[in-house]
Amino acid sequence: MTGFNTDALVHQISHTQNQKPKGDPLLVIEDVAKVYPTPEGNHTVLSGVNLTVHEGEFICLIGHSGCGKSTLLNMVAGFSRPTYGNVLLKGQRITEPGPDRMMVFQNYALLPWLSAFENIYLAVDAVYTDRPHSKKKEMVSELLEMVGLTESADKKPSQLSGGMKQRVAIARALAIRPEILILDEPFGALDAITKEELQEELLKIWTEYRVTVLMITHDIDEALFLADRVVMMTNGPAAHIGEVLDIPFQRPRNRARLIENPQYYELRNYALDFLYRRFAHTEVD
Ligand SMILES: Nc1ncnc2c1ncn2[C@@H]1O[C@H](COP(=O)(O)OP(=O)(O)OP(=O)(O)O)[C@@H](O)[C@H]1O
Repeated sequence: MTGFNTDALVHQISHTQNQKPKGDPLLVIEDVAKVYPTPEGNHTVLSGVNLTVHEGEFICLIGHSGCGKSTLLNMVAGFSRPTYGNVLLKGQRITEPGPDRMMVFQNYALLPWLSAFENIYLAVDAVYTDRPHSKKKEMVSELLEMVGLTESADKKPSQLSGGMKQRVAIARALAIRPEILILDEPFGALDAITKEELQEELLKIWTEYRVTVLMITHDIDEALFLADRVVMMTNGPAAHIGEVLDIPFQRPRNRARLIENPQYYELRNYALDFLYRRFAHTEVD
């Protein structure tokens, strides 16, 4: 993008960064680097990544394909460990996956031979081992209702649309009552209308559950609609956090009102400028 004047917005961003954070620090990513050994030598994907996430925050992570967004969130999930630095949850180093962090992927990852109800029941059953069967069934029914799938409880994933499958995946992740919900481009495969519906439902769920959300997206409008802060990553190799945008819009957010707000376009242009001019992707994928 050319000719975009960022001065006014930079002032506004530094101003909004002075706003008080929402809750206590929950997750601290401290000078993290991730290096993969490859046949050609060491490949440094991430280097010097620092971020503190507060309880109840909604964080969206954007950056070009291959910069290391999933690598970073996989370390928060505990699927892999940093080569250098620390990822701390309430001051404790994350070394493995745990029920306090649940991940939802773009491709749903549901068990195809189980119904929507059974997919969620499996998660509830694994965590609430001491609860009676009737109580666990009640919990599953409540989750299905929360994601608007009561009528489809007995359907198998093959009988569900993409949006419905993602609703089941989100309900299953929340069944475990995680402190952090990690979403890796959850709506990337959905059509625009379904995507907007699910974004709104996700915000309702986030408000109701007060769960902390870390979400990867390639969609700047999605990030601006959902997030408290948008974390923008530089390109790899050795990618790091380039800038963090504080999103000042009041909640509950109304999409129609948001897009009438000139500040929305300032932030949108700022993020586009970051991605497509300052950190334009030059690699051919
Ligand atoms: N196990 C691994 N061994 C070697 N390199 C890896 C491994 N896993 C990921 N990478 C490399 O790390 C880099 C970052 O990958 P990652 O999937 O984290 O990026 P991303 O930003 O999430 O991309 P996308 O938006 O396309 O999902 C890529 O160059 C990828 O090839």
